[in-house]
Amino acid sequence: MHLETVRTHEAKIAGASVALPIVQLDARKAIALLMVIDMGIRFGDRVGEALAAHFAALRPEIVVGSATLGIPVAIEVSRRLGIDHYVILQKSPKFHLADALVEEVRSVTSTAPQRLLLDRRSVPLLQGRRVLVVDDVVATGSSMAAALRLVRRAGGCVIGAGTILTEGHAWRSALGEDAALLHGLGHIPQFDMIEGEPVADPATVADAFVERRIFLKARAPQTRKPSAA
Ligand SMILES: O=P(O)(O)OC[C@H]1O[C@H](OP(=O)(O)OP(=O)(O)O)[C@H](O)[C@@H]1O
Repeated sequence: MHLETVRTHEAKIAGASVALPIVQLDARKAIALLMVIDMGIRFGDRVGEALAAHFAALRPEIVVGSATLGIPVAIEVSRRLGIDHYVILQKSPKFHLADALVEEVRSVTSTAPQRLLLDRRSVPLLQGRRVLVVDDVVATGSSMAAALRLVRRAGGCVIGAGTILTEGHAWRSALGEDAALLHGLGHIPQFDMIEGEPVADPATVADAFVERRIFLKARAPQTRKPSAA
């Protein structure tokens, strides 16, 4: 009998090790997959606690999460911050969302552009409020950037953005100055398929890529000019 072993990537999330299955996206790419809805109650407790603890000093008044997998994150973080209401940005166009505020998004897992929708009835919850935006993963940064645009269009003041995982570094340029608002509890690299095997792209392994490069450059020994003989 042939037993196929699932390849996994060991990620550190809020200080604990989590084995994530590596799933092939296409002939060239694979991802380490975090399905937050399959991780159980204690995992939700841990990430909710860690994100709330990180942002509490910034006194968020409302938490915003993006459907689908950002929903449990928004609920857990709101619970830990002691905030009763939260706002979910939706992806499925529903009858009652016909006049919603809309932003286009193309996330790492989607092949076609999607729409992120903010129900106009939630606008008063955001207007003039200190808003924390959360999601499960930030990869290309497209979803988080669209969420931030929606919150600001609704008159909210974004005080922070939290995620369980950052994936690669593309999100830094997608978010621009807002990248400084983002706090991730863990980081995963991007994977290339090489000869049928997923291989972590070395440029995306460290979670502090930019800072690390500057650090290494500063420490690099100066090249000496060849001395005249
Ligand atoms: O940084 P990005 O490239 O935008 O990727 C991150 C987004 O991708 C996933 O959502 P997805 O679109 O798969 O929808 P889902 O939550 O409904 O699974 C995830 O939940 C984030 O919202």
